[in-house]
Amino acid sequence: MTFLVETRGLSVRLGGSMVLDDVDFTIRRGEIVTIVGPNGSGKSTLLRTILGGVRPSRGRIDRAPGLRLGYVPQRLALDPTLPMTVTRFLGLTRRIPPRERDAALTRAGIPDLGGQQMADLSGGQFQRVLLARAILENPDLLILDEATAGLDQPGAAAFYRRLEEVRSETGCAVLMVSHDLHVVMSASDRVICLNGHVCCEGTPQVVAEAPVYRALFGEGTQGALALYRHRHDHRHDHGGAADPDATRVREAG
Ligand SMILES: Nc1ncnc2c1ncn2[C@@H]1O[C@H](COP(=O)(O)OP(=O)(O)OP(=O)(O)O)[C@@H](O)[C@H]1O
Repeated sequence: MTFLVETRGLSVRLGGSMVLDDVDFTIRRGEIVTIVGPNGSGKSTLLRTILGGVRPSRGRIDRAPGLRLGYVPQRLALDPTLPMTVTRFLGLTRRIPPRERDAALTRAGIPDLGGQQMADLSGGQFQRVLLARAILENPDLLILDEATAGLDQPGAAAFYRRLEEVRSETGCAVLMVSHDLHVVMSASDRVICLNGHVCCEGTPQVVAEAPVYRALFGEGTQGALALYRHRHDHRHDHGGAADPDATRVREAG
């Protein structure tokens, strides 16, 4: 099976309105895919459906057998008066062998933070801890819902670079929702522009130039794309990061 998750004709009705309508979506092993779209366009709903928390009203969703998912939420509310180290936080749901924990912290780019209090972490460090927690699941697919909200641009760019390194080191695929269009798009193998349905998809550059994308987001991200351009000068032998269809643009309006 080449895909990790595939939806066909996926529709989701919530509170009486059709939030997702006839969505065909595929993510393959080792790909970095970013979903962009205006507020309320169904991005989180698509992630929640893939995670299994929302039932499709119509259509189908297939997952590769034994698929392991890691999830990084946008934020997590912790009682700041509760003393809790990073190490303890990571071990809340199950006992983690110290070597595994240290490896996950290193992968997340925070090798020395195990003894730190959760309440004392910066926003960027906190998101790295959530990333470490997701990495501990040994995911085939890492799912992130606006994981860099609240980080400044260099912080967000550093977070995305780390994600690419995690992908290179482990071969996991990455699916994320983001509003940091200018920073994140170039870090992606493929971008999907969602507005209840898939408006267009393709490589970051192709989507940035697609008329439907421009109609939704305007022209303003063009120059900023250069801020963080993903240069691919190596092969990923662990999976199919390179998608031969990546330059295809589908425009459904
Ligand atoms: N449980 C629910 N019941 C009813 N309506 C819902 C529910 N969850 C989401 N919605 C509605 O579905 C639509 C899509 O929401 P969703 O959170 O998926 O959008 P989004 O693209 O992630 O938005 P944002 O960019 O603002 O985070 C919105 O109109 C929202 O109000």
